[in-house]
Amino acid sequence: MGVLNVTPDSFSDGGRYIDRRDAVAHGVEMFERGADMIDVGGESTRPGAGRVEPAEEIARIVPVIRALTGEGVPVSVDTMRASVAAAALEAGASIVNDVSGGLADPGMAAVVAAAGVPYVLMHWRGHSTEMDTLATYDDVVTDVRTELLERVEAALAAGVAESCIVLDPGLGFAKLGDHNWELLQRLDELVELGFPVLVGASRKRFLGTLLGDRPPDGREDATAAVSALAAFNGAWGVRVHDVDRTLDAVAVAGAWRRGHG
Ligand SMILES: Nc1nc2ncc(COP(=O)(O)O)nc2c(=O)[nH]1
Repeated sequence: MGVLNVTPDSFSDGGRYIDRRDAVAHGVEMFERGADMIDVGGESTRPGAGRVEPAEEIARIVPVIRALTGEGVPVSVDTMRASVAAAALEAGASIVNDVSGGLADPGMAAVVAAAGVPYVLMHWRGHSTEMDTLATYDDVVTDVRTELLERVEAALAAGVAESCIVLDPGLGFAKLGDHNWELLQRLDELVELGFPVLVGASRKRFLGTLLGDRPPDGREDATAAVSALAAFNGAWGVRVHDVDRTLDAVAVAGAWRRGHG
């Protein structure tokens, strides 16, 4: 899953693709280089970020989604809002990636159910402005697993097909440093639930901390290492900014797992 943030303020690539032409060109390039889909988001979720008005979020992403799908590029829409997801689906998006797991907008699951598309439920506990205060767990892996299953039940109750559900531990969202490593160490406890698992570690702060406060653009090799290990441990997908490195890393993991090239 190639990341395409059409925002001025995302933590590692804010502003780089706010221009529609640049955004579409980057999305096409990632797809042509091997990304299976492009995740288009119009609202930054970095810690401390304020909300974007729905109309602005729609204005940012719908033209880009329409252009990408017009070029045959599969698109997931990264949004917490039902109205934005509906507009994105109408423009051709084929997956809804909801970082709030359906908590931010009670109307989201019904939109996804009606469209019959895959629904990524990420573990989340609150908006960016309050996230770090929410990072308290008895056992982060058990608690994330329990809370994700609650979101699964809510989605199923709203008519989302079980076969459409993808889970995501929400690395960096209401998680402090080692919470992220515990979730990766015990990824099998999510994978064993039987749903596809998406891992989004790309360029995130916990990688920088591990590497002695390395800045975001210096975290690509660490991101690729996470991609390889996530693939090796059964992840369905990884959400990354640098598609090339991750494709190589995942190819290595696959060959290692298979025992041949
Ligand atoms: N499913 C999913 N979606 C996400 N969207 C945004 C970000 C924040 O990272 P970005 O600012 O680099 O997009 N992380 C995730 C994630 O980990 N999982």
